[in-house]
Amino acid sequence: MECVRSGSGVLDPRCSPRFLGKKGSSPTSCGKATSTNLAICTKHEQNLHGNVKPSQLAASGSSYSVHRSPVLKQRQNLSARSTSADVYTTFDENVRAVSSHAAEEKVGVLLLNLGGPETLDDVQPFLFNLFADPDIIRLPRLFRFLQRPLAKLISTFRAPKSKEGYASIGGGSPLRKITDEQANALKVALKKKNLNANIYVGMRYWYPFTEEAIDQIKKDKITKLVVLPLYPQYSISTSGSSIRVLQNIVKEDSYFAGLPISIIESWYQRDGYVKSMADLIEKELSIFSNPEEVMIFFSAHGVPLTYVTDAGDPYRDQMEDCIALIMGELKSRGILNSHTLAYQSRVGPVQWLKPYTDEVLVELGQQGVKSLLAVPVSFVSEHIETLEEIDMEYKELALESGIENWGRVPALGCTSSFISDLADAVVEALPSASALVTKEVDESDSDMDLMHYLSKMFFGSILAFVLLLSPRLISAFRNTLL
Ligand SMILES: C=CC1=C(C)c2cc3[nH]c(cc4nc(cc5[nH]c(cc1n2)c(C)c5CCC(=O)O)C(CCC(=O)O)=C4C)c(C)c3C=C
Ligand SMILES: [Fe+2]
Repeated sequence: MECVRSGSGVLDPRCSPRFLGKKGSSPTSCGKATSTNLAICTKHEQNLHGNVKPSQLAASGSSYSVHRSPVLKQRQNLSARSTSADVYTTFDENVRAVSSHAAEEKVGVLLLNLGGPETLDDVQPFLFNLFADPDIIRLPRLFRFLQRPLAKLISTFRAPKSKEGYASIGGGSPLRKITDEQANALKVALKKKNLNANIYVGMRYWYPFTEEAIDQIKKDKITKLVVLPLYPQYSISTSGSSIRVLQNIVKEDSYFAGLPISIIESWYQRDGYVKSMADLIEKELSIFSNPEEVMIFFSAHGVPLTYVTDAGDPYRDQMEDCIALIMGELKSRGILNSHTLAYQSRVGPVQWLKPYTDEVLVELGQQGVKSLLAVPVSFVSEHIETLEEIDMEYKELALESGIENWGRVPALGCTSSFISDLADAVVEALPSASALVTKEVDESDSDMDLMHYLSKMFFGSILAFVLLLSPRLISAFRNTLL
């Protein structure tokens, strides 16, 4: 029997750690992932007030880029896990890479995703983890010490609103379940393509955390790893953040430093993805009584504008490119509907990518658009922002604004053409797997850079000043002397 074990989605009860008589990572277990730098603990201790103390999940390491500081990730998790399976990432112990690869090769595929609260009690600690990420709230280096207190503050203030949202979709995020299903489907699709691989799920802000998946990859002695973020387009705030976690670990751990890794940073441009999206759109359009009159309304998750304008996030460009590809595919099928792109889910007072979904919906209603098909395009699973924000809030707003016929394209989920294309992407990425080369620039190096820069500025200005004035000084000197 081959088992695919995962956090919440054990396919066959016989595969559960308990049934197998294996010791899982219990809620009080603490596995050391590396000798020095990564410790994964899932320990929950009751404090005097009956609350559960935050779990300690600390990963330290120097940053690979001058613009990033080392992050001591201390995740807040106030909810106790009840089963040992909960802390497992999706993996398969007994699979060995075969096909064209060397017999002893063990291929791993690490799926990176955001993660979501599974219960309402998880919401605040999940939000804390999210806002404590320096790729989500980007503070200047000097103010980084405020990251965690700020995360605590924002998560506490936002939790009631978020909880309402999660309550309205059944009390938690479906993300873990869907990601596990995608992992299982990918495993099957890879097998069909003659590649046996262990599939791991690593979430950025909730179980199973990326660090846990990485711990398991090491235990399984994987010899080649393909990293596949489940975001079609790259953003600093999503794939970038997860890859940073990975990179921080890689350069501190000799096993990972030597492990051939291939990272698929974005894949929205792949034919399989574009065609699968077009299939879904075509199918939903056909449900309308007058399909050709329907406006295709792409709604992408936003990011703060400065990510694109100041930090060079390619997200907006990739999103626009992605929409053009999907529309091109539809055109080639004779589907010539009008379309628009807007950005949803903004948080906080700063400017986000525009136009905003809610504002565009109102404008379209005012302009007399009567039929609209919403297409969530930045994510491949159903989640709170499709199930609550689009299906409830935006639908209501659209209908109030004069739009009469509303439809929504489902997320790709386990659509077979899509999963098969992801499997192709993995197979294609394997040959380019190589040890990740990271530039060793740690905090002290960066501080040195800053000191270096300041001293250069200081002495440079003095020198410039002296040089600028020197002819005059000399002549003034001369004049006084003469
Ligand atoms: C490509 C997708 C996403 C981008 C880009 C992104 C950026 C981003 N998100 C926040 C803040 C929040 N995101 C939240 C949930 C959430 N975000 C994404 C995807 C992207 N985020 C998903 C799929 C989810 C849902 C997960 C789920 O549980 O179903 C939340 C929590 C929900 C809420 O309170 O609204 C917040 C907060 C920021 C600040 C940001 C860019 C900087
Ligand atoms: Fe988000």
